[in-house]
Parts: sequence; structure tokens; C-alpha cells
Amino acid sequence: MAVYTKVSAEEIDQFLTRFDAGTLVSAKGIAEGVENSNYLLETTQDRFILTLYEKRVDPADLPFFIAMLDHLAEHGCLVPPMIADREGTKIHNLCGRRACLIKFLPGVSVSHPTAAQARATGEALGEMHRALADFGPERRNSLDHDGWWSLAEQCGPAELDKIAPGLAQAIADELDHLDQHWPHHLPRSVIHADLFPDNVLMLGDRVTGLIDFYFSCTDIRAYDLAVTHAAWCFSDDGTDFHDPVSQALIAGYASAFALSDAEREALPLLARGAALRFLLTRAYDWINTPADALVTRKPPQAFLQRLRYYQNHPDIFKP
Ligand SMILES: Nc1ncnc2c1ncn2[C@@H]1O[C@H](COP(=O)(O)OP(=O)(O)O)[C@@H](O)[C@H]1O
Ligand SMILES: N[C@@H](CCOP(=O)(O)O)C(=O)O
Repeated sequence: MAVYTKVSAEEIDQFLTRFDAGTLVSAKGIAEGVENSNYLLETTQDRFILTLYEKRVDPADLPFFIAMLDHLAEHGCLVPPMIADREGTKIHNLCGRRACLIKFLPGVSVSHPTAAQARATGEALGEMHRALADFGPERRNSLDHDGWWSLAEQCGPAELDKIAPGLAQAIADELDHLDQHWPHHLPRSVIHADLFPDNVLMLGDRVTGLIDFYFSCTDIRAYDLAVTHAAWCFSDDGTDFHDPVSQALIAGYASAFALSDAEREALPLLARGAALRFLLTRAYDWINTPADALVTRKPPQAFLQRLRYYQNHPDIFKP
């Protein structure tokens, strides 16, 4: 459920008068998503997404996201830019929230990715990285390898062990390992940092849109591929690894953007970091979100399973 702020049809109608976007025909709250309130609007001209930013997106970061999406769209990437009103303004206030009118992209998110879909996604990620090579603005990753220690502390050992016995120690050991071996020397860039299947729109085997850039930040570029790998190459619960999907994702990426030997060699470690990052944020949300809240909590164990798999199978990234 992701409509935290209710906006009436009259308020949306009034909001649309600022744009050359037609008049409202229908407005429906979108159930998917967890961070923001999203509406699908149909007007006499087109379809749009109306997003109201809830507390997880800092309004100060919106200009960065807008600049990044404009840059990607100008470079031919299938991303949804924010639409300017007649005065050129893209960030608005609506019902006490910052709000943007966003280009609608067709497509659906896949739940069980095939190798062909993973290949297309890898390629789209590589093309995005190519387009971002000359993008100047930067944004710090608050969920980077330094931030993981603090997340683990905020969760607390007793609560972590309730999720899985011995989890607090397993996380501390992994953090120590990553501290010693993290490949700080690898090339950095602005990255998506959350390219899960629900953030890729597809029609058949074709990518029609990359969405949800609100974790985008500056970090090790190959870490983005590792995040995408952790998200795409396992069953939902993390118990089954899908090798053909993994091979296809990496081949698709490498076909669009060169993966250096150093980056390829670092993938096992970067993937461990990616699995730990989502294990920690899911554990934090699991501990701090009431079980009856509107948001469905995502199970942390699914990323503990992935972490264990990456720890035990460092060879899966070998060509
Ligand atoms: N530009 C877009 N075009 C089409 N659908 C979109 C677009 N942006 C978001 N959506 C739909 O809204 C849902 C939630 O969007 P998302 O950005 O993932 O939300 P959140 O930031 O709250 O997680 C997506 O799963 C998708 O169905
Ligand atoms: N992808 C993350 C959660 C972030 O949710 P999103 O809907 O904004 O992608 C996870 O699965 O833990």
C-alpha cells in the first residue's frame, strides 16, 4: 500500500491547471511502492504519475534526482523525467508534501525474471552507467559501507537475534570482513542503487522503463551491478540461485559498458556488500515497523540467504 497522503480529485484538477497537460479524466492511487504516495492520472492529453514525497525522501535531494533523470532522458535512457509547469517549475507543494508530475512509462515489473529479461536489464543498467559517465552532480550514499555499521547498531543485537539466532554476530563478522577487503579503489559514479525487478518496467523481454531513483547516489559503479545481481538472480526467499539469470545479467551489462578485470574480480565482495545492505535495511524496517502498519515489511531472511550464498560461492561471477 503506498498512498499515505490522500489527494482529492478537485485538488488534482486544480494542480493540473499549472501545466499544459490536459484536464483530469481519472486518478487512481497506486498500491505498489513503499516510499512515497503515487497516483496514476489520466487526462484529456496523456497519462502521468503524480508523486507526493513522504518522509523518506529529503526535499533537498529532489533537484539532484531531477537533474539525473533529465540527463539520462537526454542521453536516450528510458527513465521518467519530472514535468515542468508553464513557469518551468518541477517541484510543487500539494497537501503539505513536495509533489512532482512525472512522465508515465508503459510496462510491468516481472516477478520471476527470465534470463532474457535479466540480459535486457543488465544492458539497460550498462547504458545508464555510460550515460552517467559525464554527469557532474554528486550525492552521498548514506547507506554505504560506512553507514552499515551504524544501521547494525541501531537494530541492536537482541532484536537482530530475534530475526535469526546468531544474526548479530554474523553481521559483525561480515562487516569486519568487508572493512578489510572493500575495493575503495574501483571507479565511482552516480548509480541507481536499488534496481530491483519492481523498479524495471518491461514488455515481454524488452525494458520499457527504469524507475524509482530515490536511492541514487555516488558510489562504486560495479556495486550497482552487484545490487542488481542480488535482487534479480535468486528466488524471492533467497534459497535458490538462478545461474542462467546471473550469467545473462552480467553479459547484458558487459555488452553495454565495459567491466574491467578489477571490477569483475571484486564482484563476489561487492555482492556480499549488496546482500548485507538490504539485509540491514530490511532488518531495521522489520524491527521498527509495527506488524499492522500500512506498509508490508519485506523479510530480511531473504537477504541473509543471499549473503550466505555469496560467502560460500565466490566463483559464480567467473565467466
Ligand atoms: N513513471 C512511471 N510510469 C509508470 N508507472 C510508474 C512510474 N513511476 C511509478 N510507477 C508505478 O508506481 C509504483 C510505485 O513507484 P515507486 O517509484 O517504486 O514507488 P516508491 O518510491 O514508493 O517505492 C511502481 O511499481 C509502478 O507500478
Ligand atoms: N528494494 C528494497 C526496498 C526499497 O523499496 P522500493 O519499492 O523503493 O524499491 C528491498 O527490497 O529491500
